[in-house]
Formats: sequence, structure tokens, C-alpha cells
Amino acid sequence: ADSHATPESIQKADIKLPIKNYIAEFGGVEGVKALIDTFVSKVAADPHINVYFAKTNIPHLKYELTQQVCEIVGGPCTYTGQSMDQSHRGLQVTTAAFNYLAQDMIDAMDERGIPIAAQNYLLRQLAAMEPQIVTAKGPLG
Ligand code: HEM
Repeated sequence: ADSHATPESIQKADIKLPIKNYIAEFGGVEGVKALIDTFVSKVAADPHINVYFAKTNIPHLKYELTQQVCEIVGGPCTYTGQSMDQSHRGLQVTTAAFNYLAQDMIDAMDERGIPIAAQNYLLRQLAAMEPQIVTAKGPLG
């Protein structure tokens, strides 16, 4: 996947400009792939949110997430999946669910030793996607 961000892929991935280059801090494309493996394992084991993923094609999700995160952190990847709005429409994702998923990403990044500045950059990008992803209210808001 040695291609680069395009206006279309940036829009689909819901990336906020400017893209900053932290790919080295993430350990290159292989490091991003390993991070997404760790992250998805944590999500699958997280009783607060794993019900959302009961019918999900996990290998496909890992592929799309790897491309998206690699592109976000300035790596040589192009996201070609669905937009965040499209892929989460109808899933009834709540703010609480969003925050649990964000914590799983923090735990995964800690476990893989990603430097804090690089973590914070990715987390800011993910936080900015919340309006496209959260479509439901639950007991916790
Ligand atoms: C910023 C946070 C998030 C990002 C960057 C993200 C990203 C993605 C991506 C790239 C896909 C694949 C799209 C495709 O197949 O074309 C996807 C699918 C999915 N996401 Fe998220 N997501 C986020 C938050 C969440 C949350 C909080 C939940 C629920 C707790 C969730 C549940 C799902 C599910 C169930 C699918 C699979 C839908 C299907 O089977 O088609 N996502 N997400």
C-alpha cells in the first residue's frame, strides 16, 4: 500500500488537515498494523462495547483501520473504505461507547510503547470524528 493521501481518501477517512507525520513513532506501516491487531483484540475483549462488533468481518475491519490510521499519521497509505458517517450509520453508537473505544486505543498504544506526543496527535484526530460516529443516546449520555 505504497500510495499517499488524496483529497478523496482524506474526506472518507474524516482526517482533519494538516496531516502530521508520526509514522516513524508508530513503527512504520508494520507498526500500525501491529497496533491495530492489539487494539482490535482489546475491543473484542471489552465487555462494554464488544456487542457492537458481533457481526463484523474482523479481518476487513483491521485492514480498513490500518489504512486509515496509517494515512492519519502521515504514512504511505490511502483509506478506501466507507466514510465514518456511512460505516457507523444505524449502529446506535453512544458517547459512552465511543469513549470506551478511545480508552482501548490508549491502552493499545501504551502497550506498544507509542510516544505520548504521537498518541495525542492520533487521539485528537479520532476525537474530531465523534460527530460522524455517535448517533445514539444511552443511559450515560
Ligand atoms: C474514532 C473512532 C472510530 C474510528 C476511526 C472507526 C473506524 C471504522 C472503520 C474504518 C470502519 C470500517 C469501514 C469500512 O468497512 O469501510 C469501521 C467499522 C465499524 N465500526 Fe468504527 N470507528 C470508530 C468508532 C467506533 C465505535 C465507537 C464503535 C462502536 C462501539 C464502532 C463500531 C464499528 C462497527 C460495528 C463497524 C463494522 C460495521 C460493518 O460491519 O459494516 N466504531 N469503523
